[in-house]
Amino acid sequence: MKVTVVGAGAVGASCAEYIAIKDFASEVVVLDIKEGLAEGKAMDLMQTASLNGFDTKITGTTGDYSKTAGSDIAVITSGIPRKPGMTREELIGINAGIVKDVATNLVKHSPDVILIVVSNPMDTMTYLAHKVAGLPEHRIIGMGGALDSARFKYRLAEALEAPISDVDGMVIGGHSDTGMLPLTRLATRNSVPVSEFLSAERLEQVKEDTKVGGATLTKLLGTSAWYAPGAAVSALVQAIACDQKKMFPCSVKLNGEYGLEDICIGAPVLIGRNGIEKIVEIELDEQEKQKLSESAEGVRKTNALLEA
Ligand SMILES: NC(=O)c1ccc[n+]([C@@H]2O[C@H](COP(=O)([O-])OP(=O)(O)OC[C@H]3O[C@@H](n4cnc5c(N)ncnc54)[C@H](O)[C@@H]3O)[C@@H](O)[C@H]2O)c1
Ligand SMILES: O=C(O)C[C@H](O)C(=O)O
Repeated sequence: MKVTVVGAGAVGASCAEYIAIKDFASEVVVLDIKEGLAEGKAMDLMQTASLNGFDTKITGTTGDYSKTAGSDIAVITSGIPRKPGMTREELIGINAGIVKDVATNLVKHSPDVILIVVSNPMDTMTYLAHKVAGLPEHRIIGMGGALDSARFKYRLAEALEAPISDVDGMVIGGHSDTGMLPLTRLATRNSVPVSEFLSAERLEQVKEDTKVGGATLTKLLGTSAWYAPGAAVSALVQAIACDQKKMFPCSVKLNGEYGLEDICIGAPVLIGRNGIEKIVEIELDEQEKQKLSESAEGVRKTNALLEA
C-alpha cells in the first residue's frame, strides 16, 4: 500500500506520522514545493521508526511527482492555513490554484489513486478535485466530518464528565464555522441519548463549541490545528487500506441523496478499499433538514467563487 501526502507542513507531517505509526502502509511519500522540507520531515520521521516500532518507509521529495507514481491513496494538504479571525472560505483565492495543480499531477502519475482532500475551504476544494481530476466519484473523499465528529465527542465527553470511549456522535454538513451540523439528537453515551443527561442549553453549548472547534484552536495556536486533523486523515487512510468499511461523515459528491445534488458536503459514508463504498442516508428531522439545506447554500456560495 503506497500513500502519498502532498504538503509537508503541519497537517501533512502529522498525517504521515500517524499513518506510519499505525504500520499498515508499506510506503509513504511526502511531497512539498518548499526545497528540502519534505525530505527533512521524512528523514526525521524515519528516525522515529525504531523508537515507535514501525516498518513503513517514509521518503520525501521536492516537487518530483514521478516519486508518487503508483500511489493507492493520495492526501492533499497543500495550501495555506487560516490565521486567527479568518474564515476557511477566505483561503479559496490561493488554495484553489494549488489544489487544481496538485490533483492534476497526482492523477497523471497514479491513475488508480483515491484522493483525500484536506486543504480548505475543504468542501469546495473537494468539488474542485471532482472537476479537474477526472476520477470516478467514489475515489474522491473530502476530510472534515471525521475531525468535526472527534471534536464533537470531545465536547460531549467534557459536558458529560465521561470518558470519550463512552460517547458516540456525528457531525454532518459543511466543514465551516456556521455550516456544521452536530447531530445532538442522535448522540449517545453507551446507547443512551445524551439528552437524558444534559439540558437543552448545555447541549446547545456543546453544539456551538463543536462548530467553532477549528477557529478556537486557530486563535490559541496562531495557525490552524494539525494533530486531530492528521489523526482524522490517518483513520480514513487506514479504513481504505484495511478495507474496513467503517462509517465516517465525509465530504462526498451527492446526486440526490439528502435532496442535494452537484455539491460536495459532509454526509455519512462507508469507507473501504474502493474509497466511498456507500453513501448512508439517515432520517433527519425537519429542523436538521433545514440546517443541512442552509449549510449547502453556504457551500454553493463558496463553490460559485471557483468561477470568478
Ligand atoms: N479539512 C480539514 O479538516 C483541515 C484540517 C486542518 C487543516 N486544513 C487545511 O490544510 C491546509 C494545510 O494546513 P497546514 O497547517 O498543514 O499548513 P502549512 O502551511 O503548515 O503546510 C502547507 C504546506 O503546503 C505546501 N505547499 C503549498 N503549495 C504547494 C504545492 N503547490 N505543492 C506542494 N506543496 C505545497 C507548503 O510549502 C506547506 O509546507 C490548509 O489549507 C488548512 O486550512 C484542513
Ligand atoms: O480551522 C481550520 O481552518 C483548519 C481545519 O479546517 C480545522 O477544522 O481544524
